[in-house]
Amino acid sequence: MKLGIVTGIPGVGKTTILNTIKEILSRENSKFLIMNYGDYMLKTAIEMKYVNNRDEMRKLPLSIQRQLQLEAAKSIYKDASSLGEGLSFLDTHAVVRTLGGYLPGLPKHIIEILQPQVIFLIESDPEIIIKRQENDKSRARTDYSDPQVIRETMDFARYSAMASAVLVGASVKVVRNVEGDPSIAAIQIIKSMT
Ligand SMILES: Nc1ncnc2c1ncn2[C@@H]1O[C@H](COP(=O)(O)OP(=O)(O)O)[C@@H](O)[C@H]1O
Repeated sequence: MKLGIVTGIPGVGKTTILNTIKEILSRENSKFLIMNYGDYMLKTAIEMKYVNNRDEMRKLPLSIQRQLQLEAAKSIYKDASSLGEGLSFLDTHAVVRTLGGYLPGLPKHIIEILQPQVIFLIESDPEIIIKRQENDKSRARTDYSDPQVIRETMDFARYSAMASAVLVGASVKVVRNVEGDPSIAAIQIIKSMT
């Protein structure tokens, strides 16, 4: 099993880069799987009849959200394992900025289930991230509209990713999403996994 965890601040271009990875690997006829942590949590939440949609999930008691997070990790590992030698990518966050402080996205009991090879941190200059957010009105990302806040969150994402990596012997790779060409980051990510 080869699993890469792809993380980055909202608006940095994670979805765009993962879509580019999908295009490249499909063209090469390679076996791959791209998973989104939130989708797995939502699937379990609906199956267990806790919620009907994504927005209800954030309002669930924290104990239930933790249970969903754990169930999702088990399913993700299972799906990645069943792919054999193919590449698996998991779209999630190294850190989540909350009112109570920075929350690690990959705590010990979760990263130990996932067993990734690499944790990727997608980064761009804060000013560029803000510009991308402004150009993309389809999403609400106003939590991250101040360059200072973005810079601090990116620093904590690095600390958090390395702390998680230490627990399972994964590597941490910073990948720049270059303005105008997301395929540079996509190719770098694929190369780091093979
Ligand atoms: N390398 C890039 N150059 C220019 N624009 C980009 C680049 N990567 C992403 N974008 C644009 O930035 C916006 C946010 O990208 P998205 O992939 O949705 O971010 P995320 O999934 O990290 O929140 C989108 O409008 C996207 O088209």
